Amino acid sequence: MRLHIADHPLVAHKLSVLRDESTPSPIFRLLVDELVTLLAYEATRHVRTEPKEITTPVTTTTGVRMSHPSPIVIPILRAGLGMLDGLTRLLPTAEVGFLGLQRDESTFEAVTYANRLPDDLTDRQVFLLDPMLATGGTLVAAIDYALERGARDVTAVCLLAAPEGLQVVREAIGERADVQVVVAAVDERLNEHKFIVPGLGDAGDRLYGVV
Ligand SMILES: O=P(O)(O)OC[C@H]1O[C@H](OP(=O)(O)OP(=O)(O)O)[C@H](O)[C@@H]1O
Ligand SMILES: O=c1cc[nH]c(=O)[nH]1
Ligand SMILES: [Mg+2]
Repeated sequence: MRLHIADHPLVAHKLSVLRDESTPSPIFRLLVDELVTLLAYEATRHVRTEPKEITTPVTTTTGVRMSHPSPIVIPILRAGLGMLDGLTRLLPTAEVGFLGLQRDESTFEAVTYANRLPDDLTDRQVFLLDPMLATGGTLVAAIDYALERGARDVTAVCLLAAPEGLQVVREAIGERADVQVVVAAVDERLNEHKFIVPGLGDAGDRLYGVV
C-alpha cells in the first residue's frame, strides 16, 4: 500500500474549517467537495491515457485521451457520496458504482447494505471515496469487493485517516494489489468509540444530518 498525504496550505486551511464543530452542513458539504478536487490532482496522477493525434489551428500534434476501459469511481455511502461530484468533475468519463457500508457502532464491523458494482473490474482503475478511514474495516471491505472482481489498481481517496486504520489496510492488502491511499491528513489516534482524534466527528451526520 502506498500512502500519499496532501501537503498543501489550502488543504490544511479547508480541513481546519471542516474540523470546526461550528461549521454548518452547507459549508461542510462545500468544503468536502473542494478538498476532493485538491486531492484528486494527486489521486489521478497515474490515470491511464493513450496517445491521440490532434489538429491545432497551427499544426498537427500528438495529445492524449483517457484510455479504455474507463476508470470507475465508487463512493462508499453515505459519507462518500459527498466526495463524488468533486472527483467526477475531473474524470467526467468515469463510470460510477455504489457501495453502501455502515459501521456497526458496537462491534465496529462494516456491514454491507448496498452493492451496485460491475461483476468484472479487470483492468479497471478503481477510485474509492470515503472521507473517514478509522479502524480501516470499511475500506478493507470495499477494497476486497474491488479485488474479488479482478481490479488490481485501486486508489482510495479519504480526508482523514487514523494510523491504526492505515496499518489494518496495509496488512489486509499485503501483496495482493497496488493500492494507493490519498489523504488530506493522518490524525493522532482512535478514541474508545473508534472515532478519529482530533478528527471531525461523524462525517455522514455532518454532511447529511443524524439519521
Ligand atoms: O474505518 P472504519 O472504522 O470502518 O470507519 C469508517 C467508516 O465510518 C463512517 O461511515 P458510517 O458507518 O458512519 O456510515 P455513514 O457514511 O452512513 O455515516 C465513514 O464514512 C466510513 O465509511
Ligand atoms: O471519526 C470517525 C470515525 C468513523 N466515522 C466517522 O464518520 N468519523
Ligand atoms: Mg456515519
